[in-house]
Amino acid sequence: DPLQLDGYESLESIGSGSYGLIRKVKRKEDGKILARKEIDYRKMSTKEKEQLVSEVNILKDLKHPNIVEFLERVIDRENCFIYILMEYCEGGDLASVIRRHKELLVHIGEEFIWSIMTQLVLALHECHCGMVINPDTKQATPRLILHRDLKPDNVFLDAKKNVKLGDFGLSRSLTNSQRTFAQTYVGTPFYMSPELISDSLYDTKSDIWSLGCVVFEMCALEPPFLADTQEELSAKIKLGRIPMLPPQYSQELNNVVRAMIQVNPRKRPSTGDLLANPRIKIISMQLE
Ligand SMILES: CNC(=O)c1c(C)[nH]c(/C=C2\C(=O)Nc3ccc(Cl)cc32)c1C
Repeated sequence: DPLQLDGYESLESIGSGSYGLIRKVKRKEDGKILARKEIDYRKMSTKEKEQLVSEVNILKDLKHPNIVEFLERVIDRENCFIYILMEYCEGGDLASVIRRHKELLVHIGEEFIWSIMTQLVLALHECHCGMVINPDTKQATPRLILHRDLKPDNVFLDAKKNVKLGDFGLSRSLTNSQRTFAQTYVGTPFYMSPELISDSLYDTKSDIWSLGCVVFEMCALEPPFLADTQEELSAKIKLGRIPMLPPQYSQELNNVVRAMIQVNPRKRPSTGDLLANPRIKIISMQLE
């Protein structure tokens, strides 16, 4: 009901997510700054509304330091708006960080890249391998959430440069029947995995492919696969050939990017495999 909205002072718009506008707001009672996703669902189909409900439910259950925190949702039935209140990420989105470095012709430091990769692996590990414990029965069930739209625009930084995976607009938590694979035909062209393009099935390894593309782009300041047409892009992605990273990056970083951007999903490391990588382990301990 709109009353709950009165508790917040609207500030400037800070971006647009998969469904609508994102606005900076200030909570009146304590002055806390938050981000509010404002979605006009008037024109949404039933399927889109169901997907929106599933996104909110996924986000509500996901509590992790590297996933944007969901605080509450307010439905304004009168004006067909849904407001999702989430933590404010002062550092903005990773796409802007990459764009700024590219404009200034300055590369992103290797340590920062390992730190961002580590935090994204931890966030994906929670999605892929995390468990939901039923508070009553103490029953643990695997989340098996696929993000399905991992890209620099959906990665955010807070004031302490902690990475927050956001915008689960296209995620799908897998029910038992879909346990192994999820049928899906969505995704951002640049980061689409080969299996997605050949209309086959999406699974956790497709998120790993996208993560590889994000890490590649942080190093090269452009995506690994670029083309003028979707057909050309699809052909390049199915080949999976990527250039070496710029010379200032280590062989280890080249190796981990190449491992994630393998055409064969089975050859790509899982989040568990990646967390076993010594370079990732050390930095993740600093995070604790
Ligand atoms: C130019 N925009 C920004 O710098 C910016 C800032 C300061 N924050 C954001 C975005 C979010 C933000 O601050 N909190 C969020 C929670 C969920 C999602 Cl999907 C996005 C955000 C953005 C895009």
